[in-house]
Amino acid sequence: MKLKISCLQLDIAFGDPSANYQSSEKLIQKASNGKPDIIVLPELWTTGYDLTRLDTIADKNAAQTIEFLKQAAQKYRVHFVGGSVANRGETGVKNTLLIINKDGKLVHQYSKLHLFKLMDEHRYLEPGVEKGLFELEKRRFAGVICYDIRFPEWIRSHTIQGAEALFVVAQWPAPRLSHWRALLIARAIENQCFVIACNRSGHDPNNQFAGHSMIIDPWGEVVAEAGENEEFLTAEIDLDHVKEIRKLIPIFEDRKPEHYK
Ligand SMILES: NC(=O)CCC(=O)C(=O)O
Repeated sequence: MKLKISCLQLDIAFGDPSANYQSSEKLIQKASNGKPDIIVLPELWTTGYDLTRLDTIADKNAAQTIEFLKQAAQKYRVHFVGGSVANRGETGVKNTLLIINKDGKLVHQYSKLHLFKLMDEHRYLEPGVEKGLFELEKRRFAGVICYDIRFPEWIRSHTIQGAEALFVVAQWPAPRLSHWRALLIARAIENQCFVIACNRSGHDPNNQFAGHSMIIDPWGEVVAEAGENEEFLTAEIDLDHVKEIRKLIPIFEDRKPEHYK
């Protein structure tokens, strides 16, 4: 099954959700001209890392962002791996990835499990509890958020359960660009899955971000890679390639989990 995917490598306005809804709407419209099947947005794309102001700018139950994505999904007939938002719930704020299908239905929400202390997430956010597995077009995928890619066992727990492509939404800073590229390629090779990684561009008061959104095939080859600036990155993937690679080198059959404790 072939899927055309567009990653929107947004430059995010710091702490300004309405500016971000407006600019992303424009880029979504542009990307939609190429008729992608799935559009991917970056991490915390409505607020950026303006964590000290989450009291006023976090999205209550992610409702406004869900509504925004539902309308865009129906208008452009496209599925959304809708990036993550600062999602205010009963007990605090989570960093939540939203999956909306092209009929405008919320298919899944995943809240970032591993909070990144270097960017103060543990002081302002609470971790999620659910997994990142979801289905679109009757195929199984996984979605994770930025720092999560440093935890190969977390990613593996999704591919063991059938994920054929891993979506990564991120705000990954430029000084660790080499880690970003190496970790994403490694996750693709070791899990024999596609990796579709959407980073942001630009900077905030504390960080310059790397850009370099990437689409990687299950052999670890980079199919498409963005530069540093705002753009959308589009590539077609063939999900059936996953089965071929897993047959050629059958790591899922050869695992010895009883020895991994
Ligand atoms: N937003 C994040 O989780 C950043 C993770 C990161 O920069 C890393 O090096 O890991």
